[in-house]
Amino acid sequence: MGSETSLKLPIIDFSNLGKNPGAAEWDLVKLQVRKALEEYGCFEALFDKIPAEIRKAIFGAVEDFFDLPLETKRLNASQKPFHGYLGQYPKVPLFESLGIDDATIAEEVESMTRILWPQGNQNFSNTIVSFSEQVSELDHMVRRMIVESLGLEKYLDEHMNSTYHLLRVMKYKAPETTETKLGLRSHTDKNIVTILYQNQVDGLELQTKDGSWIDLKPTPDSFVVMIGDSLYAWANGRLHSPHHRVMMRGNAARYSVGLFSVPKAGYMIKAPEEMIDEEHPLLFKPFDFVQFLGFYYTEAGQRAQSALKSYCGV
Ligand SMILES: O=C(O)CCC(=O)C(=O)O
Ligand SMILES: [Fe+2]
Repeated sequence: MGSETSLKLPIIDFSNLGKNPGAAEWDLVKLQVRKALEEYGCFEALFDKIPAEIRKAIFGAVEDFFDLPLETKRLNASQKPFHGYLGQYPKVPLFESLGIDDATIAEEVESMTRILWPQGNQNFSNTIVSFSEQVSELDHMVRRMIVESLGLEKYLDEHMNSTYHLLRVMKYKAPETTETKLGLRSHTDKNIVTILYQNQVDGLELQTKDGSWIDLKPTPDSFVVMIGDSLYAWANGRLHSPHHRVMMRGNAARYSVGLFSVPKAGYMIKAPEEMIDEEHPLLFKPFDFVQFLGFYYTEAGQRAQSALKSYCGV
């Protein structure tokens, strides 16, 4: 369905923004964020707070990991779906990834690093933690703007405290043919907010509400910000949770890094009463993210057009 178009995502500049909610500049950016998330569920963010050394170092660290032998990478396999090491699946052979839970917490990242490098790899863990900390600031700013623009300020602390940060690093092998090959199949993210950063090999595509696909071409200074189903449910459908996929071409491997704000296990996601009215009847019953993810990875969950709707749609 749909065809490639030359549509472009909105680009929103966070560079000159102090952490100062209420300033005129803040309110302007907030309006742009709201509009982009209603229309596309996604935008490109310019954010120069992250030093160039860290932006460069992150791909060095990512390559160090993927260059490890497969048996070593597999030491980090996890029971939790979409955490730990995964990849080399028959259906998407180009893709592999490592999920790092609590990526902003140095002790957590260091203990995971020791599984991979028993002698330690301070460069890897420091880079992961610094990058995650800096990008989590952007995550917090965006979420604060969303909360304010929905008029849900009284839930701000609860909203922020109900999540943790997962960093996932991804590698997509080059297809090395003239054909375009699937890197990652079309899906919506299940979490709250996702922030993606890539090396300069494109491939991420975003589906618009009318079914067209936009090729994303972020620069070394920009991050792709998109919302997931949990935020879509919390806003009771006011923001769009977009389908996206990765299509690979050419001879260069693509590396990307995603910071995901993820609801904590046991926290019930529930649209606040302010989000529900005659025009916006409740879309989803309250749900626990981890239980929902469990359903998503069942056969029925994988088959569903919207796993969230099948799981807890009203
Ligand atoms: O590699 C990318 O840019 C996208 C990855 C993605 O969609 C995901 O991990 O959910
Ligand atoms: Fe995704």
